[in-house]
Formats: sequence, structure tokens, C-alpha cells
Amino acid sequence: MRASAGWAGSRVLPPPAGSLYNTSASAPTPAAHTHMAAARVGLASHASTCTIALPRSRLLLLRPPYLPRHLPTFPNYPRPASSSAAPTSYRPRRLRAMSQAAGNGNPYAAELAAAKKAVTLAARLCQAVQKDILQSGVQSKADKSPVTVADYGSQILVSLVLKMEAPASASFSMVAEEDSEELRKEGAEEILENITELVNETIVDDGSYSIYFSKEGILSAIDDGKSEGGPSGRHWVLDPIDGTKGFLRGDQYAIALALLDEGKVVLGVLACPNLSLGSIGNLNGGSSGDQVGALFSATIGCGAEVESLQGSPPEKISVSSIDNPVNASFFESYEGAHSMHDLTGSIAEKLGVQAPPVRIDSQTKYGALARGDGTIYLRFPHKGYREKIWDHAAGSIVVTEAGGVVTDASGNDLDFSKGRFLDLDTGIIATNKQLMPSLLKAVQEAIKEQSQAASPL
Ligand SMILES: Nc1ncnc2c1ncn2[C@@H]1O[C@H](COP(=O)(O)O)[C@@H](O)[C@H]1OP(=O)(O)O
Ligand SMILES: [Mg+2]
Repeated sequence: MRASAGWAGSRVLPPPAGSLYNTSASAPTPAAHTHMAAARVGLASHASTCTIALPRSRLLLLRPPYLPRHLPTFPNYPRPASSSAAPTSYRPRRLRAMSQAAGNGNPYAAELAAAKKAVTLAARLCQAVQKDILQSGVQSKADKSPVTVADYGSQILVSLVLKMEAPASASFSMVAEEDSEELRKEGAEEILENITELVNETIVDDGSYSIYFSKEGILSAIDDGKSEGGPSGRHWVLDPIDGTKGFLRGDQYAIALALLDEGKVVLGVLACPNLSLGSIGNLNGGSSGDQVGALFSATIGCGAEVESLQGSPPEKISVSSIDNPVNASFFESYEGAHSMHDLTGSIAEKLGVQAPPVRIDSQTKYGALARGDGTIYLRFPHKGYREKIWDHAAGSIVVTEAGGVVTDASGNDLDFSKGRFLDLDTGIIATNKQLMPSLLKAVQEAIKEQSQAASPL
């Protein structure tokens, strides 16, 4: 079911003159002060000869009147041009002050504020791209480059914000899905150009940061996500677009960001730009017509919250208290290739669940579960698939802090300390504490039956 792609906080663009990704238009030469400011901060200035693929309406956003407003007040950045070295001398005081005031004993208050800001900015970029994909009809073609642009763009923006907002002394490590290898190859010039433009446009439009990415800065920012994670130290964990299939269809997707501290997930945020702020429990994942754009967040020991992506006050959330499976409903992947629908159907039947599955893409399922839209989440990838930590880190803490339980098919907690992959038994399940024992029993019976059917001797 298609959710509305609208997002009241985003700017309204006129219909594009062509696709954002395959239309070539000559870029206006950036104003002299852009070059001056870029040079002053040590950034490579934007190449004046570049060809970018943006509709004219978007190009307008890069024109001179918009740039000086943000650039001149920050004198010398101490670090070099590449985005892998974000300036430390400039951090928006607003965000720091807000996070300190809202800290209330939350030891990760500053990180939480930064994480929310990061995924909100990334969501804005993703929404612009998704809107363009849907308007241009590109999603029906084999060309997946629009998703690529949004994927990389989202990762760059998250990396930028986290570095800007992190304490100056902290080292930066991020485990993220994308790296720059493909973009460095011959033939990828145009897509790199597009990413560079879109990222810079989003930053200018937001107005919080005076940084301008060169192409090398873009590549280097992407490679900030190459960390291996592990059991010690702090690592950000990012899926820049979780649920790319849903993103392309115009359905649900999420920007999922978590923080690992000594191998444990201590914080998670999930931006779900197409998720209704009202319950989707009875709508099979679609929008109820309510306002869309939800931002879930959780910090260890502090509970879970939801707010609108436009910035409404956060509200505490908790998982469903349904303890009779007859009244329960369950979430699973929209894509049959991502989770075995026959197995989940059999689990639900054994448990006594009456309602049909609610199938939606991405970690949005965790968010919806955490606020009680449904009672159970079942994920059983086909044999041989290895789960990555960025696909569950943020979602799982949102659910556990909302009072739920997330385990593998044997009832073990998920272990995020082993590097980029989760090392787990078969599948991932989540529900409330009351239902977990009977869910585990049903899961194990169904798995046993499935393997007996596969090898009857
Ligand atoms: N063959 C697969 N089996 C299970 N999950 C997959 C498979 N291929 C991709 N995924 C991942 O499943 C997640 C989406 O799950 P769901 O369908 O439940 O929303 C995404 O993170 C997606 O990866 P990616 O993020 O690279 O697209
Ligand atoms: Mg993913």
C-alpha cells in the first residue's frame, strides 16, 4: 500500500523539468564569495566547470543570495578540507544548549540531539529524491541510480552532522552500509556530481552549517563509514536508507542510526519519513491520512519516544500490552525475498494470531511495534543471509526501551559487538514481555516442522 510521500516540513518544489538524475543542465557559476568562503575554510571550492543534473528550481537554491547568509560569520576552520575532518571550531550552540537543557540525567543527551539532527537532515534529502523518483517514474526502470544518490547523500549528511556535533575530543567511528569504491570508478562521474550538488544544496537549505563539500570531500565523508565496529569504544551504526525497495516503490523506508558503546547499543534514532503519526495497526502499513513523518528515539535506561520529523514535542511510547495472541497482530517484511512468509504464517497460526500480517519495509516495523501499532515482529531471512548490525541496532533499542523484547529465534539477545554482522540463530523476533515465551515456543515448533518437511528422512 502506498503511503503519502508528503512531508510538511520539506520545501515544496515545483514539478521538475526533468529527472533530477538524468537531466544535464549547466550549473550557474558559484558566486565569488562562495569561492572565497570555501577557500577561507580550507575547502576545495566547487568546480566552476561542473555540469550538474538538477532542475532549474533546485539550482536557484545554490545562487548567491543564499550563501552569504550562512558563510561569513565563521572565520577559520582548523581542520582540512575533506569532510572526514569536520571543523571543530564551529558547532551550532543552539543544538548543544538544547541537548544540555533536555539532558535530565541522560548521559547521551548530546549524542541523542546530534543523532536526531543528523537523521532529520538526511530524511530531508531522501524525501526530495523520493519525490523526484515518483514524479519522474524512474522507479519502474532498471536504473537504480536515484536510490544510490539518496543512499550516499544520506550517509554523508549523517556523518557531517555527527562530526560537527561530537565533543571535540571524541574520536569518530562509524559502521555504515556504503563505501566510495563504486563512486571512484570510471563512469561514476555524473552520479558523484549529482550527490555533491544534492548534499550541498541540503546543507545550504538547512542553514545550520557553513561547509561546502568538494567531490573529494564527498568521497571521504562516505568512507567515514568504513569502521568495523566491535566490542570496545564508541561506534555510530548507520543504515542511510533502510528498505531501499520500499523507498523506490514510494512506500516505507527509514534512516536508522545507533550508537554502540563498549559493544552495547546505547542510543538509537529512526527517521521514518512516510510513516503516519497515527497508528498503522489496521491499515496494512499505509497512511491513515494523518500527518506523516515520524522520528523515533531511545537511549538506554531512558525509554523511547516519538515525535514528528517536523519537530513536535517528543512523546513517550510503549509496546502493546496485548497478552492474548488472538488479539495480536504481527509485522513482517513486505518483500518475500527478505523474510519467509510461509514460515511466519505458520508461527502466527500456531500462536493463534487471527489478524493478517502487516507487511511494511524497513526498520519502520520496529518503530511501529514500539508504539503499539502491532504486537509482534517476525523476520526470517532465507538460508545463507547474514544480518548486518545497521539493520537492527537502532530499531532494537527503540523496541526494548519501549518495554519490548528483541531476540533471535532461540531467544538470545542480539549481540552487536561482533563487527559489521550479527552472529545469530536463524531469525529475529520481537514482542512484549508477556507474549515472548509463547512466541518463542511457536517459533521453535514451526522451524522444526519446516526442517522436517525439507528433509523428511
Ligand atoms: N536477501 C535478503 N534477505 C533478507 N534481507 C535482505 C535481503 N536483501 C536485502 N535485505 C535487507 O533487508 C532489509 C529490509 O528488510 P525488510 O524487507 O524487512 O524491510 C534491508 O536492510 C535490506 O538490505 P538493504 O538495506 O541493503 O536494502
Ligand atoms: Mg538496511
